[in-house]
Amino acid sequence: MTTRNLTRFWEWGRKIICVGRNYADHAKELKNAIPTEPVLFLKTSSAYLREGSPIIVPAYSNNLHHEVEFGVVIGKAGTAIPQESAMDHVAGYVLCLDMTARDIQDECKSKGLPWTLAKAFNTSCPVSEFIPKDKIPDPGNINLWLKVNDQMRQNGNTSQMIFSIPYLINYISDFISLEEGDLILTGTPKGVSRVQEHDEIEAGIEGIISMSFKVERS
Ligand SMILES: CC(=O)CC(=O)C(=O)O
Ligand SMILES: [Mg+2]
Repeated sequence: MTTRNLTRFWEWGRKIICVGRNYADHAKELKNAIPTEPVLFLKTSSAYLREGSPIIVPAYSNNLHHEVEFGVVIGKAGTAIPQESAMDHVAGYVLCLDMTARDIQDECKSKGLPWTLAKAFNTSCPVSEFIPKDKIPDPGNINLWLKVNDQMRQNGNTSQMIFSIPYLINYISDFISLEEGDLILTGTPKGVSRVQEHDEIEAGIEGIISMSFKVERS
């Protein structure tokens, strides 16, 4: 695999591993307990979406939420990766949206069911261009923001994450081996809210990248 191919990692069809409740202010806004270990769930590779195509509100949801997240792209496979060498397994980064059918997620939570239809539907993982690792020397201190129709809704810093990127790579790879082209979504800061048909979502990593997506109904 060449680095050039990895810049289109979304075409590889590898795992998308998501971390939930990794920002205390977001856990609080949804009235969730602050986790003592990472909360993990998965998206499928059919969830990927690139700029130029719209986010589709699933027909079964009336409450689609945006969650802006920092994504870590794995460049070197590993199992039980120590925290000390975790960053050697990172090829680069990407800005992501973890689109969430909040009404379905709430229903699943109350019934004790998995979140798959709330989190892993087609178009639920819009991503930016691939950002090579050297463009972000300190991924533990970057600003993420998100606007809907030009109104700021989310504005957070990765320094607010409960579990750091090396901690997450170590934790995840103890149970799920990481492969080149896998993506880790590291959780969202506070400010999640509903989007509807015709809305425009714009999101960015301050000073590095931005992206925008229209919302449509199926
Ligand atoms: C409650 C959630 O949807 C968890 C999540 O995805 C997060 O980023 O936090
Ligand atoms: Mg999320």
